Amino acid sequence: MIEFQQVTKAYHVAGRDIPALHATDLTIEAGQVYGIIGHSGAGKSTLLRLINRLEEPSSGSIFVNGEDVTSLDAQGLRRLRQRVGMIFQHFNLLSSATVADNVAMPLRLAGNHDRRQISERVKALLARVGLSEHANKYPAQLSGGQKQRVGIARALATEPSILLCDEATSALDPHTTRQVLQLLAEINQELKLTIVLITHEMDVIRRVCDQVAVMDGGHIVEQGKVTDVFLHPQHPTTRSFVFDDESDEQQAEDFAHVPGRILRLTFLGESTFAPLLGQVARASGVDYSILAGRIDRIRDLPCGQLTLALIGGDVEKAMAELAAANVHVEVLRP
Ligand SMILES: Nc1ncnc2c1ncn2[C@@H]1O[C@H](COP(=O)(O)OP(=O)(O)OP(=O)(O)O)[C@@H](O)[C@H]1O
Repeated sequence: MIEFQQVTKAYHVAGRDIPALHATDLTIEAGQVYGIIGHSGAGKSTLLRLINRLEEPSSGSIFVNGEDVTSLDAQGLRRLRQRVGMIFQHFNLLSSATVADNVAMPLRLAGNHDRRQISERVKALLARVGLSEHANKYPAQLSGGQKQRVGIARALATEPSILLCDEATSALDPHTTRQVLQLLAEINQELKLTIVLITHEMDVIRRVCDQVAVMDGGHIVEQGKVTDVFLHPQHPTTRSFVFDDESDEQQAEDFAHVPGRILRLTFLGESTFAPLLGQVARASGVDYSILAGRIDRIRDLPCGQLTLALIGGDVEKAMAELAAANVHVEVLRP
């Protein structure tokens, strides 16, 4: 478990304090995949790097598995970094070392394994990330996705309980991004590893995270289960991520000429694929036109959102029937 209590961080630049994180409380339960999303400069990297003390907090306390890490000495810090692995946007591999040597590095530094143990562990890690055949290559001979797999194997070498991912897929194409996210999701399940990732893409959050915090201007402005935050975003920053920057005002303008009551329906799980609309329209006598829609998956859970205009018939009855079928109904225009 990771816990922030009133943590702040300001950087000192040219005699001035630049606040990067305002007083923040945060709890990340063990075994979760926890996503932190925000625009550039929101404070995501700062928050992430405070967990393994790559940054020093200006005030407040940070607990990792019950231990206050703000007061660790050099030896304590080394032990912390063995328990908290990290992967990076640009992989940060040693270009002069082979794939196997990159993965072995943290074990050699830890100093408590003999050569045979290191070689066996490296072999197992490379097999897990699908790189057994590339053990003797150098990073320059690998694709971006393969480099990140080496980064993941290296981060897992000391059997950490927490993995920090600093924009780990931002340098990868969409297909490779999905593969790396899939690997992270598998590792989370297999090793019961806590994963904290930062990103500026809602898609990354949707694919792998259980919980999400949205950051803006050094504050966490919204947090919760991904299903709740993704389907019912409250803060304008969150809404800009979920609705691809289309503002509520813009939507209202687009639909100004459409007659009827405008609703947004949210379907989760089974109801996503049920033939509900036709049934409800027949039972209540309403006509409907579809103004916008999307179907997604949040981790493995199907979900959908539809914006409809309802015209004529018994609109109240239609809304009641939808709600009775576990569809979340939001009135965008009465
Ligand atoms: N080493 C530093 N020295 C001075 N200011 C910094 C330093 N690192 C970050 N900052 C400032 O702190 C604020 C938060 O930066 P941070 O890198 O944590 O944001 P971010 O959300 O991770 O952004 P990005 O997505 O661009 O990496 C920004 O105003 C940034 O300019």
